[in-house]
Amino acid sequence: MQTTTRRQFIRSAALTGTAASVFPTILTEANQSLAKSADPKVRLAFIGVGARGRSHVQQALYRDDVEITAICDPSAEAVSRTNTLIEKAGRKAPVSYGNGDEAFREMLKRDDIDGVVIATPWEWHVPMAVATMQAGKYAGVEVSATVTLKESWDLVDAFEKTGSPCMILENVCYRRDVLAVLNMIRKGMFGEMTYAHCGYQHDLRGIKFNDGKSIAGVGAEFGAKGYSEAHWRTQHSVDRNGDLYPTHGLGPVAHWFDINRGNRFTHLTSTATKSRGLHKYVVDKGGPNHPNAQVNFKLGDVVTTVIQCANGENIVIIHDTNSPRPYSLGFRAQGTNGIWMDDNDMIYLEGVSPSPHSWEPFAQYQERYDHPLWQRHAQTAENAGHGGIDFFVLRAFIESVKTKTPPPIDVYDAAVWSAISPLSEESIAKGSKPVEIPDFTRGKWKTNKPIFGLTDNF
Ligand SMILES: NC(=O)c1ccc[n+]([C@@H]2O[C@H](COP(=O)([O-])OP(=O)(O)OC[C@H]3O[C@@H](n4cnc5c(N)ncnc54)[C@H](O)[C@@H]3O)[C@@H](O)[C@H]2O)c1
Repeated sequence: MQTTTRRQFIRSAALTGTAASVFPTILTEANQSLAKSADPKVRLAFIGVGARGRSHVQQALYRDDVEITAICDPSAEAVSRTNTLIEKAGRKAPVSYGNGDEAFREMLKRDDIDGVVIATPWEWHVPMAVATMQAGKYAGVEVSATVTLKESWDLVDAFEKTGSPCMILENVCYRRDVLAVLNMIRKGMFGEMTYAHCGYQHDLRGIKFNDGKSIAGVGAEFGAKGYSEAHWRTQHSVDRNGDLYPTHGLGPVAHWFDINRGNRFTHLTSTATKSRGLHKYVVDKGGPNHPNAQVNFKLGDVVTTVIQCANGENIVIIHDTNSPRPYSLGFRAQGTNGIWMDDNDMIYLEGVSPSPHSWEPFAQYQERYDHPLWQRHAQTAENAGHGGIDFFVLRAFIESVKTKTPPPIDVYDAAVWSAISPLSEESIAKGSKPVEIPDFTRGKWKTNKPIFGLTDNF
């Protein structure tokens, strides 16, 4: 009886506070400098205007405060499709750069660019982000930001030398449910956090292979004969065995656990299954005599990584892109008081949920703890990709460029989240041995305070 009364009380308290009272409005440096900002227009350039780059361009075109001054891509088709978008929006044509892979360096000499959105193949991210920072401009770099450990250090060093910020454009950090969970974690509703599960569980076979003309799920080509990501991404599955795409899962979890801001990743272990899915797909699509049926794909079908954090939490990340399966990032947040799971969207909070040992739907918590960003901008975000999160991530980058303030997801996040890829490769190569995760903040994690999701703008 006593338990029931307590449960009812806590449940009613948990479900009656408004989200506005949950999130105090923190008057940020960003807000203050926005007030001072003389020129409200942000001048953006884009390096890489393939599938992802064009979706960022489209988002930018919805905003009156953005001018697209230059674009750079060696693909004439990509440039032409981007210019069509810009023309349709009634905007001035940007200057195009496309003369080879290094044309971005010429573009970066322009003095009418404040920020640069980089959406190129992974191996180009760091050279482009470093050159952008060296040119004194804000860099917004797609995921994953880096491929090697050295590249993660290069990114951090470039920022520390130039003072030009670099934001990893991790859109999943803005997913509505993971932001509501972040809100609940910060209110202590899960108790002390102990564990998270996440991953990139996405059947990419139809992206890794195509017929060289479109991403319509037809064909077994990749590399020189592949279109869009099949042109470059698939080669990583040939050459590497590790978690090749950790940041969609890890970004939100890093915010839940205050990584780089009071906590940090210390070490990891990784294990990979055998590699079967990509070979089978090539044979199914192209027959056993297709030349790609001879390719030896190094990437295991499912790669499992376990990260240990300084404050004692564990994070399991799954990379699962080679098998038939419905999409799921497989989030799970767990603490001493309860647990939320993305799959089936269920929650259980001890003393709050109506029945012990029983799940309840997350929907009413989602509504109650909806993040103020979503409350304010849900309608505007409606037309943006990936359920609206693409709107928020680009907005955060633009607001940070506009207000000349640090982005909410910074170069240290970019460095350590992305470094999980090479470190997982190292662990697998050593028979799943533990591998140290460097402290890219060089000790600043001990005093840095959380900023993500705590300001009006970001
Ligand atoms: N956050 C997300 O949800 C999300 C979704 C899709 C892709 N991405 C990321 O976006 C990036 C791009 O992916 P995509 O799907 O657009 O691939 P894509 O192959 O469709 O486009 C890449 C573009 O980069 C161009 N490019 C290649 N080398 C270049 C160079 N040296 N200079 C300028 N341009 C160059 C290519 O010509 C192409 O147009 C990748 O990092 C990918 O992981 C993120």
